[in-house]
Amino acid sequence: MQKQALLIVNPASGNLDNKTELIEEISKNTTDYSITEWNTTGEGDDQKILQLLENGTYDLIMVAGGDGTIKLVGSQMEGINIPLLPIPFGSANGLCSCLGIETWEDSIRALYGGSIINMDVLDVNGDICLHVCDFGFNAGLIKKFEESDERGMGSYFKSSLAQAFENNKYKFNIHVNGERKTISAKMLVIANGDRYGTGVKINPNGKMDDGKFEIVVLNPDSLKEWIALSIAFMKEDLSDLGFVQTYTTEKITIENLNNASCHVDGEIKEDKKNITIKMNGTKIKFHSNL
Ligand SMILES: Nc1ncnc2c1ncn2[C@@H]1O[C@H](COP(=O)(O)OP(=O)(O)OP(=O)(O)O)[C@@H](O)[C@H]1O
Repeated sequence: MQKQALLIVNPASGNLDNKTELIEEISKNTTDYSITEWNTTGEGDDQKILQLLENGTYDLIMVAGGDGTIKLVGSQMEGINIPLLPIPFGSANGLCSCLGIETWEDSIRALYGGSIINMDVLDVNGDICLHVCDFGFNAGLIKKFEESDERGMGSYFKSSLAQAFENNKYKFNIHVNGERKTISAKMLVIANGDRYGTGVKINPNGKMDDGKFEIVVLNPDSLKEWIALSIAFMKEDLSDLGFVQTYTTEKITIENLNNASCHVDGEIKEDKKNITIKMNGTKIKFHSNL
């Protein structure tokens, strides 16, 4: 009997202008599945997806979109033991990158030749986080980019220059692994995955299914330290840098003393003054090429 797949597509994600053709290609390459396609609308999609999942009997959930769409579907899959196949159709595809999926062809490879991982789900003050959340430099950059009217890589570059010149340092009280500390950092990263969508490996030893996550505290000060950081990113090894500390844990509480910008999986969150991040106790099955 033919297997059943639900294909959830975000028609608004990313800037691919040949999505229809790509979806046809994906269907041609998954003929052992009967595919039901459903497009997100941008409004009330969480409830609609929950209904689709409850009313159908699927062997596979395919999600074609960016990190936001994959997270939206993931958030409705608690207790649902069906594997999710992400297809990178977004402008930010960090979660897919962490799974070794850069193109739709990689998704097909993950489905037929890859493995299934039980991905950890993090709880950030009641929201779920699958990939990464951070405070400071990178979140400030995302905020600037969102606030500017322009789009595209040129605007992203402009936002990053503006953010680099600000060079702000933020103070945090953290409570992790039984220790309480006050730290200063340009950026504090909570990472389940090992890299950003740009490919930068912020957490080289991170594993998405180990029941733990990392906190990476980055505080480069001088130009020399920023250069050393860039080189360490290229070498995918941050271990020798005195201005980078990494903690592995299942729970952290953070007091964001200077109100540093914060994003969770690419979505800016306001008013994140006191934050508790912990494993939420559930897992989501993901096809991957790891
Ligand atoms: N049909 C739709 N029309 C407009 N927006 C939509 C639609 N469906 C979903 N969205 C919006 O798409 C966003 C999620 O996009 P996603 O992160 O998957 O892709 P993206 O290209 O990486 O997006 P972005 O660059 O905005 O982060 C959500 O804000 C959601 O509300």
